[in-house]
Amino acid sequence: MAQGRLLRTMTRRSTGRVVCGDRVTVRESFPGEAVVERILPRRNVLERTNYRGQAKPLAANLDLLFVVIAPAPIPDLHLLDAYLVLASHLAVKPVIVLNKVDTLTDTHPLHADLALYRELGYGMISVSAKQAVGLDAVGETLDGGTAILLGQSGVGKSSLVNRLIPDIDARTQALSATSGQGRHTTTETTLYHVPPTGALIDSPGIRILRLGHLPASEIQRGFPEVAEHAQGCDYRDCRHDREPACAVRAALESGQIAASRLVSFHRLLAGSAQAPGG
Ligand SMILES: Nc1nc2c(ncn2[C@@H]2O[C@H](COP(=O)(O)OP(=O)(O)OP(=O)(O)O)[C@@H](O)[C@H]2O)c(=O)[nH]1
Ligand SMILES: [Zn+2]
Repeated sequence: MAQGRLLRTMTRRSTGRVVCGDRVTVRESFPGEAVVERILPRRNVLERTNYRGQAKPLAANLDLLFVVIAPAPIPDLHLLDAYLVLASHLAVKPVIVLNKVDTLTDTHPLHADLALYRELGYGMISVSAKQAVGLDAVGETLDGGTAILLGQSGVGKSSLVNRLIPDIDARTQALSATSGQGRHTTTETTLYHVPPTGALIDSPGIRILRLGHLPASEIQRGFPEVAEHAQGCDYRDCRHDREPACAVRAALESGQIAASRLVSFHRLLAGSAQAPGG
């Protein structure tokens, strides 16, 4: 797309699998048709673990992770924590996009939850795809970069895409990279261009996250408040469970770490292989 043209491409098996966000070099064989010669080195790659535990690339060269939440469906904060761990692992900045603010009442429990994440330093944008509120802020945050939309089913990811890419042509010209060989698949990842240089990736394939392939040290890095207090634990590989002289549990008891976050941490740790120090 360097020249702003859309080409139908073929990729040799030996070239590897091209995913959304990849930069490639191509050789045009016929007008409008090209062969992918090379996938350029990826700055980062988001992988999905399949049911066999194998990591498969899904999207590459991301600048931002937009984690979409909403008052309804009931927010799954454990999933939010998992997405934040993923962002930390990829070294990609996460931004929490609170959608459906048109339905957010003053007394909604989500206010307290969001205060916690704000305190932890995560960026937040309030939007309503329905009422077209806050869309400029999303565009400004994207700032010409590439973001992937993550979030539970029903939080309004597709609605946001439709609002941010109102040009029907841009939507129908979206670049799709299938996760399998075939074109007709339900786990299709789609990259939408956001003029002039931005891009939004929507991927049904990563709405369910398995972080089992991450070492415990990576999971801990994704909980900055746990990582910070862990420096004071007696054991370098402390799991902050029943170990003596655990500074993380002390921080929990003194209210410096939220119980919900430590529960999330332990749940993610239970699915991973190594200890934090390892
Ligand atoms: N009130 C309100 N409803 C919204 C808003 N954005 C989306 N919705 C509604 O929420 C429902 C789900 O929206 P979708 O865009 O399909 O959600 P999604 O996240 O793409 O869902 P999946 O494709 O299942 O992952 C639809 O009924 C939308 O009309 C909003 O800002 N306010
Ligand atoms: Zn500890």
